[in-house]
Amino acid sequence: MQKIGSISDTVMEILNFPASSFFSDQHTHTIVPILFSGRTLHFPKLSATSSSSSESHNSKQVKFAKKISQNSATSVRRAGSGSPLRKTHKLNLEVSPHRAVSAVRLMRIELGGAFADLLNEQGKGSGDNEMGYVERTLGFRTRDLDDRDLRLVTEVVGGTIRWRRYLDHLILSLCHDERTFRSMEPLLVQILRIGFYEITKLDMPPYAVVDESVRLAKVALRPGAGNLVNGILRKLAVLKESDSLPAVEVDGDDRQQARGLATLYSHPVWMVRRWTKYFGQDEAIKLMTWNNSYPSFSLRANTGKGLTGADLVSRLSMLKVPHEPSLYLDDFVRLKTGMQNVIQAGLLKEGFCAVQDESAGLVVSIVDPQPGENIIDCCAAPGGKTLFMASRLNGQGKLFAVDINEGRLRILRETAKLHQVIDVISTIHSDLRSFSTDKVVEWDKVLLDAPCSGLGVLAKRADLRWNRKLEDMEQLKHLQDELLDSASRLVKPGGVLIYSTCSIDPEENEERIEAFLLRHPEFDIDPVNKYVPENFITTRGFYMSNPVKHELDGAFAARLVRSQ
Ligand SMILES: C[S@@+](CC[C@H](N)C(=O)[O-])C[C@H]1O[C@@H](n2cnc3c(N)ncnc32)[C@H](O)[C@@H]1O
Repeated sequence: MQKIGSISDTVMEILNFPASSFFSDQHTHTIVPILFSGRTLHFPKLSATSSSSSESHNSKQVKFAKKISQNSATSVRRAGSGSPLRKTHKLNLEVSPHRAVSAVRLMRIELGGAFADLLNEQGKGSGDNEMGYVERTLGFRTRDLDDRDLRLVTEVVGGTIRWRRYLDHLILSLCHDERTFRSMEPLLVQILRIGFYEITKLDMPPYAVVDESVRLAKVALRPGAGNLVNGILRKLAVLKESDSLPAVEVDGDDRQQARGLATLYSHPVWMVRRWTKYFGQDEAIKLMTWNNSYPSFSLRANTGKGLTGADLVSRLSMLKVPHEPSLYLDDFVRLKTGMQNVIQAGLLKEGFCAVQDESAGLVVSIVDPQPGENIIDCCAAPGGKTLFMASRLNGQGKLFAVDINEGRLRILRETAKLHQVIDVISTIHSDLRSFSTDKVVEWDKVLLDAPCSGLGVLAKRADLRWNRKLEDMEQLKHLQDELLDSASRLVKPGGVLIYSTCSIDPEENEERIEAFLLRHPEFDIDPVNKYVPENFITTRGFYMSNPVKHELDGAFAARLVRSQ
């Protein structure tokens, strides 16, 4: 058997992968208590979209018995600066910290609705808090995460979420029966998923993974759980070595094929059916492959602070972060790895640059803000596009940022101060539908970056595919129509309305615009040819970035001019 230490060598190869995302486009968190292992934990819970997927392993309330580990101790200490006194448990140096933290993070995301990307974003900063969760959940402490552990946690958590459906298929195939799998405690499921992910997708040394996983299951759950993990993971290791992992069948009628593809590429069945209908099976497969790949990130140099793309490039070079200039936008730089270094070096905190996908930057190119203009951003928070537009105004003109979510608007204001563009921005906390009813039409340009399914950003938002439901699509379309009608009321004659989404779904994009034009003959399409490269332009003159074709997030924008 290989030594546990040998995992590190394999791990070293993947440590440069970035966090799975650094930005959240979802709504506020509320706190719900969950009874867990005889203790009550407080997990952040989504208020808008619940993470409890119908396809998730165990969506019932977390209520299972776990023998509190013998490691439980009764000492009392102060956990980090400012933390209240709390009971602490014994330090366990035998369980690998990345595995313990990953398992607990995955439970928080799946059962408590914490955002994968927010946890990653907070990264080290949330260490004390996160280690508190780990301790209370597992009944023991692990040593603190070092930078390498942290990157591994990010990788393992993102990958395990993405591959969940496929991993569950493998686990189920290697269990005695379905009941064994369905009745597993949530923590046990996460330990198995992590082990399966590491062996099948990261090619980590199988016996080291088995050893570490068994140890965690034994200490955090019970000896029997360790035996179960041992049996199942060893079977997997043998199958992996002989290249005979359980196959996924993709045959039969359309529905059966969609189910097979959904398992093989680990997506919800409804998404596979929808993409096959709109793009064909080959494109749907390419899209899913993109969604499962390591996301790359783009940074925008903060020109509002007088910085340029060249300044950003030289700072990244100093940090030895590999980067390439954007093919499409000045002041944007693309990174495949090294995001964690950027965060740790403080580039985001000091407002040197912002994380912004080029696909979103190109939407701002379509708005084409000019100094002196009066612009309103109707769904502005947390402000990615607002800040970029503001930096283009060079201190002349006015930018109004409306959003229904006060918390997200606060983030916008704080970032605008940091980026030194606050002088041209006024925030308005309002529902656009009521805000627009009694307004004098005065805006040169109106941007509606509408709430959408986010189906274009699934590579970055690892958990979103499991949270999004088919039923959401109808509700979103209805909201998008209402918001389009509201936004259109704000455009002055001769002014421009830009509608954008981070979706690739035709029903949220072209179809919404066609329906809008039927309701509003006073608007015409203004083709986006002048503003973005030709390979982003659709036959109707809209902007569309396609993850498979452009290797960017998926996004859409239409530019409409008001005649009277
Ligand atoms: C796609 S996000 C906007 C992202 C933002 N434009 C950016 O680039 O960072 C959609 C936003 O619409 C807001 N929103 C949803 N419904 C709204 C409404 N009825 N009125 C105003 N804002 C709304 C949400 O709070 C959310 O912040």
